[in-house]
Amino acid sequence: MSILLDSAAMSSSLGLNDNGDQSKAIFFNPSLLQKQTNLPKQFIWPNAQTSTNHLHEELNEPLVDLEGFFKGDEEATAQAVQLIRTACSRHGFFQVTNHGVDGGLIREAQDALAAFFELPIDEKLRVRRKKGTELSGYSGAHADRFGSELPWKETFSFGYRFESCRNSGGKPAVVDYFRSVLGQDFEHAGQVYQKYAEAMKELSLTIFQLLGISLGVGPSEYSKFFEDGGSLTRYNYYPPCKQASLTFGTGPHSDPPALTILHQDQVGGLQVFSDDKWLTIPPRRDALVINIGDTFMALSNGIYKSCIHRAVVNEKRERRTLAFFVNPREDKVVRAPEGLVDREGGGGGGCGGGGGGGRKYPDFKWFDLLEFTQFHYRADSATFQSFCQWLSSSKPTHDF
Ligand SMILES: C=C1C[C@]23C[C@H]1CC[C@H]2[C@]1(C)CCC[C@@](C)(C(=O)O)[C@H]1[C@@H]3C(=O)O
Ligand SMILES: O=C(O)CCC(=O)C(=O)O
Ligand SMILES: [Fe+2]
Repeated sequence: MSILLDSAAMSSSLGLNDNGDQSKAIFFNPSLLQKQTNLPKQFIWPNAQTSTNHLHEELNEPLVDLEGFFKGDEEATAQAVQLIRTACSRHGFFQVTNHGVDGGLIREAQDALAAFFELPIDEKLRVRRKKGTELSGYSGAHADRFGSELPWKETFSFGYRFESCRNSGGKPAVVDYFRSVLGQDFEHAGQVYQKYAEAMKELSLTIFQLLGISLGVGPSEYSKFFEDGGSLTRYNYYPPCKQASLTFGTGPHSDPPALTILHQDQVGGLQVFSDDKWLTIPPRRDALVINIGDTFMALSNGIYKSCIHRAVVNEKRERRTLAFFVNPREDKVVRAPEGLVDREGGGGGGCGGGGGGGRKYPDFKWFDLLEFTQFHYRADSATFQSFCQWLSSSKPTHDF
C-alpha cells in the first residue's frame, strides 16, 4: 500500500488537509494506476463486463454536411435539416462536416493540453476543481466526489461565456484563466482554447438555427435563446487500462446541458444506446460529433432525444476527446416554444421524451439543473427524470 502512504505524505506536502478526499484524489489516479494489473474495486462498474464493450456495430448515420447551409443553398439546407431531424428524433446524435472550424485549430486544441496530463500529480492537484457549480479545473477520476464506479479518466475543464468573452480587465477570459491558473507554460494553450471556444460558440449557434428549422419553429427561436449562454469545455484524457472491460472512461449518462460538440481522436470508444443496443460512433477525421442534451430535449418538448451514451476505454491505447457543453444563461427559464406543446413527440429509442400532447417537462433554470448534478445527484442515465421529480418535491433525491 505504498501509494497510500505516499498519498498521505503527498497530501500533507501539498498543504492539503489530509481528509480522505485528498488522499483518494492521489491514490485513485488513472495515470498513476495504469501500470497496475489489478484495478482497484472502486473503478469496477457492475454492468461493465456484461456489456458488449468490444462490439463493432456502428451507428450508421450519414454525415451532415454544413457547407450548403453556410452558402445559402436551399436544397442542401433542406437535406441537412432532414438528416438532423431523423437523427434527433431517434437518438440525438449526428456528425457534421464542413462545419467551418479550422482543422488546424482542432488539432492544436487536441495537443495543447496533452503536456498538462503528463505533469506530476501534485501539480495537477494544485489546479483541482472544487466541489460546487464552478466546474473549471482538474479532476482525477472524480475520486474526491464519488466513492464507487469511478470513471477511468482525468479531465481539465474551463468555462466560457458567450456574451462577455472578455474578463473585467478586458482580457480574453480563457487566455486569462489559463495564464492565472496554469501559468506561463500554458500561455499558448490559453490562446488556442480561446479561439477554440469562440469557434465552438459560433458552430453551436449554427446548430441551434438548424435545430429550430428542423422543428418548424424557425432559425432564430433557439439561436437567440443561447446568444447570451455559457459553455464548459472539457478535455477528457483516458489512459490505457489493463482491465478495460471492467470499467468505463465515462459511464452511461445523458448530458444535462443543451448541446454537446465533441471532437474525438481516432482511437474510438464513444457509444450511444439506441434501439436497445450500444452502437459505436465511428471517429471521422474531419467531423465533429453533435448530441442533444437534456436541456434541449426539454426545449423540444421531448420531440428530440437526449440519449444515453458512454465512453469505453482501451487496454493498449490512450484516448483523448474534447467536449464543448452549451447551456443557456443560468437564470433563463427553460420552456419549449408554444408551437411544440401540442405536437406528437417521437417516443422510443430509450432516450426519454416522446408521448402525447401538452407540456412534458416543468419549467426550470440551468442553474437548478447544474446545482442538482453537483450537490444532489450524480449525473447518469436517469438524471433528468430524477431532476423533474426533485423539482416538484424540492428536496434532493440522494446525496453522493
Ligand atoms: C453539467 C455537467 C455535469 C457533467 C459535466 C457537465 C456536462 C456533462 C456531465 C457529465 C460528464 C456526465 C457524466 C457524469 C459526470 C459526473 C462525469 O463523468 O464527469 C458529469 C459531469 C460532472 O458532474 O462533472
Ligand atoms: O469522451 C467521450 O467519448 C464522451 C464523453 C462524454 O460523453 C462526456 O464527457 O459527457
Ligand atoms: Fe456525455
